Amino acid sequence: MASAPVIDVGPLLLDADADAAAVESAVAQVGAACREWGFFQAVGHGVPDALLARFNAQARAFFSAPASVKRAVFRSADNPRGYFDDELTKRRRDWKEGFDYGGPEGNPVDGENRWPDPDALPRFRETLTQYFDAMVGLASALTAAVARSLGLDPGALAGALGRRHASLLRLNHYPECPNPEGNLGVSPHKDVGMLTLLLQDDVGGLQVEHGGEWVDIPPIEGAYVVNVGDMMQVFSNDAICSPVHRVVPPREGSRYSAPFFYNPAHDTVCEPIASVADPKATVLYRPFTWAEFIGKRLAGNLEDLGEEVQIAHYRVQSAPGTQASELRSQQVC
Ligand SMILES: O=C(O)CCC(=O)C(=O)O
Ligand SMILES: [Fe+2]
Repeated sequence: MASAPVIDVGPLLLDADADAAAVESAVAQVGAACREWGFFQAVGHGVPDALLARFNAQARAFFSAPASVKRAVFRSADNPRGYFDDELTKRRRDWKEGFDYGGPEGNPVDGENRWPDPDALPRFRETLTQYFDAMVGLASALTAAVARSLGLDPGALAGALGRRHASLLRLNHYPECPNPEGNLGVSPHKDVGMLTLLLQDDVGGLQVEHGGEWVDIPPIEGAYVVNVGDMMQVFSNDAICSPVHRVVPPREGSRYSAPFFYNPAHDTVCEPIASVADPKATVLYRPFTWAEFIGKRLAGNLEDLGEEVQIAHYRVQSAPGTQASELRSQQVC
């Protein structure tokens, strides 16, 4: 069965010394993968092996730490960063535990970093902070490539995100699950941000909905799984769709993964970039701020508040002078 493409993103890196043809080819591959799958696997990404090894070791050390160390950084409604084992995805409890952190500046919407006791995990904070910075660099390079594939300036999408982007990094641990048919590590969902860069181990379980079927995103050593999120769909006016994906938990042993969610700044106004929309096409979303959207979404992660906010709620139902049939014909997602 076909699977999401594997792309050498080396020519796209900010410090790459690649010739124009190699850059064009990588941009074209990224664009095609985003349109056809919403997913690809990035090799040649330049994240140093030593940093990856240190990061993976710290993630495992955290989850194997005594429960008291993890509980001391348990997330709360007023500060959603930290440890959790009670995540709801689409109103269903996930078979996993996790730890969320973001950039150094906290904020009232998605909280402040909580770091575990340094006596228990002395290198945790430093290593995770370095890793976060590496992800920001890679995500911005890949976002520039997506922008170019849409015919935009390389900085157009990153510029739309704002300088104080509210990105988030999550450590996931999926424990062995005796009954994977009856449970999901993460229920079917779409990521909400711009781009997700996921590091997964060699166990597998991530699947994308493609052509009406669940297709595995198989582990590839040294590769990042990259997928687009809802904000890419909004900014691109449905030129790129946010893919549905899920995680089947492991039947034997544990699985570890770490998604980096590249998100807009809180005051970013999320709306289609005018020049992406064909001048004759209808702009398909009305503007909203990231703070408004993510604030509502985070509330639903902790308790079941009913139907979650979706970008569909911001879809233009009928623009002045637009026939409903015309609007429908322009929506592809
Ligand atoms: O662990 C994975 O493979 C993916 C997790 C995921 O989709 C998410 O956290 O949004
Ligand atoms: Fe996801």
